Amino acid sequence: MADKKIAIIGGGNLGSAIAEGLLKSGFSKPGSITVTKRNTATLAALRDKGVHIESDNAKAISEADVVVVALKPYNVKEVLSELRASFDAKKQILISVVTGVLLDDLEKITLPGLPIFRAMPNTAIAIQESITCICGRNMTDEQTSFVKEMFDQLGVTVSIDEKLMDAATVLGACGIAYALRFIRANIQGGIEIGFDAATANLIAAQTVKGAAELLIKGNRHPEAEIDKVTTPKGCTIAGLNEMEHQGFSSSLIKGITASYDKIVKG
Ligand SMILES: NC(=O)C1=CN([C@@H]2O[C@H](COP(=O)(O)OP(=O)(O)OC[C@H]3O[C@@H](n4cnc5c(N)ncnc54)[C@H](O)[C@@H]3O)[C@@H](O)[C@H]2O)C=CC1
Ligand SMILES: O=C(O)[C@@H]1CCC=N1
Repeated sequence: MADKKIAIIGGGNLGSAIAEGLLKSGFSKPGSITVTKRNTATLAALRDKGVHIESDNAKAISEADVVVVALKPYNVKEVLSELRASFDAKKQILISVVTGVLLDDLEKITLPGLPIFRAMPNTAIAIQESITCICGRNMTDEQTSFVKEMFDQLGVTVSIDEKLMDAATVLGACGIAYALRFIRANIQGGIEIGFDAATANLIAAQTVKGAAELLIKGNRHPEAEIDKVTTPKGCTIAGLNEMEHQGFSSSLIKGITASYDKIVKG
C-alpha cells in the first residue's frame, strides 16, 4: 500500500509540506513521490531528497496511483479540467486539499465515478503533527483505509461529513495561525516582564504544547485543567479575568466565525 505512486499537483506551502511529511514518516520512498509546479526552482530541496520534480501535470497524473491536488482554490477548475484525459477512474484516487471546492465540483471537472476525497490538513503536516479531516465519494473501504493510513502518518485523522469541511478548515487549518498568534502575544508579554525573546519563545511554545498534551493525552476538559492552576486570590485568576474583561474568548470566537464567513460567503 505504502508504495503507491503519489503525484502532488501544486508544490506550494501545503503540497511541499505533504511531501516532506510523507518522506519523514517513511510512508513513501522519495522515488514514489512526484511534485509539480510551473516554476520548479523552489522545489530544489525536495529534488535533492530524491523526489521527482515535474512541471508537466499530465505526465505526473498519468503515472500516479494517488493524485493530491494542492492548488489555490481559484485555479483548480482551470487546471484540472484540462487534465481530465490523464485520470483513470478505475485505478486512481484523487485527494483534494483545496479549500471550498466541493466533491461534486471535483467530480464534474475530472471524471464521473472517480474516487475522490477531500482532506483538510494543516501545515504541521510537515512535522507529522497535522489534524486532518477527510470525507469522500465513489470510494471503496480499502481506498478509505489507504487515505486514512496516509494521513495517519502525518498526524491525526478524523472522518467527517462534507458539510463540516469548511468548519474543519477554520478550526484545524486556520487554527495553526490563531495558535501561533497566541504564542507570539505571550512572547511579547514575556519580554515585557523580563525574558529575552528566545527564552520567552521557548517557554511560551513549550507551555502551549504541554497544555495541549494535557487535553490530548489526559482526555480532559480545558476548564478542569484551568481549575488546577487558579489558586484562590492568586495571580492566574487575576490575569485570566483581566483577559476576559478585554474580550479574549469573545475575540477568538468572533475571529473563528469571521474566517468561516469568509469561506462560506466569500
Ligand atoms: N496553507 C495552509 O495552511 C492550508 C492550505 N490549504 C489549501 O491548500 C491549497 C494550497 O495552499 P497553499 O499551499 O498555501 O498555496 P500555495 O500558493 O503555496 O500553493 C499552490 C501552488 O500551486 C502552484 N501552481 C499554480 N498553478 C499550477 C499549475 N498549473 N500546475 C502546478 N502547480 C501550480 C503554485 O505555484 C503554488 O506553488 C489551497 O487551496 C488552500 O486553500 C488547506 C489547508 C491548509
Ligand atoms: O487562509 C486560507 O485561505 C487557507 C485555508 C486554510 C489555511 N489557509
